[in-house]
Order: sequence, then C-alpha cells, then structure tokens
Amino acid sequence: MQRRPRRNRKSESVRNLVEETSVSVKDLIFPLFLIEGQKKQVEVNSMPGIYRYSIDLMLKEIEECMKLGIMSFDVFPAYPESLKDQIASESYNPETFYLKALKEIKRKFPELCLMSDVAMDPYSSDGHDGLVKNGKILNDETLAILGKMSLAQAEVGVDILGPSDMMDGRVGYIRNLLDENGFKETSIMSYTAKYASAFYGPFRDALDSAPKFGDKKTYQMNPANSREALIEADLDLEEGADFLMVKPALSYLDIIKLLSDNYPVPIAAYNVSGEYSMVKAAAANDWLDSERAMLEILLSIKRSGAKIILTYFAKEFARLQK
Ligand SMILES: NCC(=O)CCC(=O)O
Ligand SMILES: [Mg+2]
Repeated sequence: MQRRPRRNRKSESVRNLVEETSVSVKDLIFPLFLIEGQKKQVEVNSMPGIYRYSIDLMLKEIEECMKLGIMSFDVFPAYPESLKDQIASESYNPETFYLKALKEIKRKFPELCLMSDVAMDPYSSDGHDGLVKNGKILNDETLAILGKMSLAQAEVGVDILGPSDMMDGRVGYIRNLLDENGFKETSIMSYTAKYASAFYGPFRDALDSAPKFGDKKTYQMNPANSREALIEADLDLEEGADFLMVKPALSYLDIIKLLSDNYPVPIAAYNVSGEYSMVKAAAANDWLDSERAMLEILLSIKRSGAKIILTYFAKEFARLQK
C-alpha cells in the first residue's frame, strides 16, 4: 500500500491540521421568539431549551448571548389571535409591541446585527404568507403589504430584512421602496429557496402561526426540485438581494451547494425548528448525543457551502466554545 489515508487521522493534532471546515460563532444567527408584556419567559413545548420572551427578558437573553460571542439575532413575534386580520395590519402599526421591541434592542445594543422576518403569517388571520382571496394566495396585492412592513422595520433600525414569504418579485419591490425612502443601507437576506416542508412544525407552535386552511405549496418550493432554485436565485440576485438563503438546511444540503457553487453572494441556511427538535427528542430518550449531533449538523451545513447559519443551537454552540 503506497497510499494510507489513515495517516492523516492518526492523532488529534494531525486531524486538526487537515480539517477543511470549521464553524465559528461568527457564522451564526440566533432566532428569538418575542411575546407581548413584561417578565414573561415561556418554553416552547416542542423545542426544549427555546423560549418565548417578553422584551425585558429578551434584552437580558441577548446580553448573555453577546457575552458568548453571538452578535446576530433574528426576532420573530408571536401575536394573539385577537390582533390578527386578513391584511396583517398589525405588522406595520408603529405602536405594535414587535416594532417597539426591535427599536429597543437596537437602542440598547447598537453594535449587534438585528434581522427581522418580512411575511404576513404571524399577523394574518388566515395564517398564510400572502393576502387570501377566495382561497387563493394573491401575489402582487401582497407586495404592497410586505412593502409597508419592510419600511416599518427599516424605520426602527433593523439591519437585515428577511422576506420569507416566497411571493414573486418581492425582493425588487422591497429594495426599491427602501431606496426611495432613504434606507439604502438596510440589507435584504432573501429566503430564496424556501421549501414546503414538514420541518417547520415546532416553529408554527412557537408562533401559533399555522395556516388556517390548505398548505403553502402554491408559493413555497416542491422538495422534489433543485433546478428551480437556480431561477429563484437568479431573480433574487437581480432584484438586489444581499444574501441568498436556503431553508430548511439538512434535507437541502444539495441546494446549499448548488447555490454556493453558482452565486458569489454569501449563502445562508436556516437550520429550522424541526431539525432542532428531532435532535432534542432523540437526545431526551438517550438515543443520541445532542452535543455531537449538533456539531456534526452545523459542520455539514458549513461544508455544503453556507457561510451563515440561522440556528436554534446558536447559544448551546457558543457555550461549548467558551
Ligand atoms: N420564516 C421563519 C420560519 O418559518 C422558521 C421556520 C422554522 O424554524 O421551522
Ligand atoms: Mg422568489
């Protein structure tokens, strides 16, 4: 035998030398769930270790995470049914608790990178990402609502807007509106290839945002398709997206690779709630080691070409690195 690949695995120091990929806390965005009120911290049943916070406790949580080196956060609001309507009007009400909280976060921690989601579902009485008429999700009529929501979020100081709705043309629509209103520095991380996935289940529990009828297959992508992601990526890039995101991550590592091989912008991957909960559920049964599974998952997402990972594991990962 002339070639013995095992020689490069013979000790930890050699293994470290030949290691091709690594995950840093700098790569991570930590999604956080916000609820209205004060002194509230409620664990999400289907996501052990993940909580919904009122703003006062969220500020504490952010501070703690920043001490661990996490500098980027994506905040999602959970709205009560009573504040939802068909046109998601609460999403751009300047007095709404979500927008006030975002402003407060940026005021207290101007150095962090704050991301927010642009989509109707948390505010929609239909639980869909677009305006509903006669059981259909309207595309162009939805853009105007997404536009108002985007401006309201840019206004309170959000650094990166994350349109997660999958309506056609929304990146360009939002980009134009931001530029016209003086928000040239507000970035867009487009949910470019967002698949109609079973792995969002726990997230919809966390926000009580499940669709009230039907499913999201007329706007989110079919898990069977990969080449279609190239069309979505072409459009988003042309329309001014600063980052392209693939979601979910684990069943879509090939899509992450496809976009990272073909597009020069940073690629992000959303390691979604169901991917987190699967690990936690198995670990609770002692069926696998949660820490090792987490590290392997994050590494695989990096290895496939994502620079950025949105993950509920962020704090746990950061703690391990300390
Ligand atoms: N727009 C954000 C999400 O839908 C997150 C899904 C998840 O974590 O399951
Ligand atoms: Mg698109």
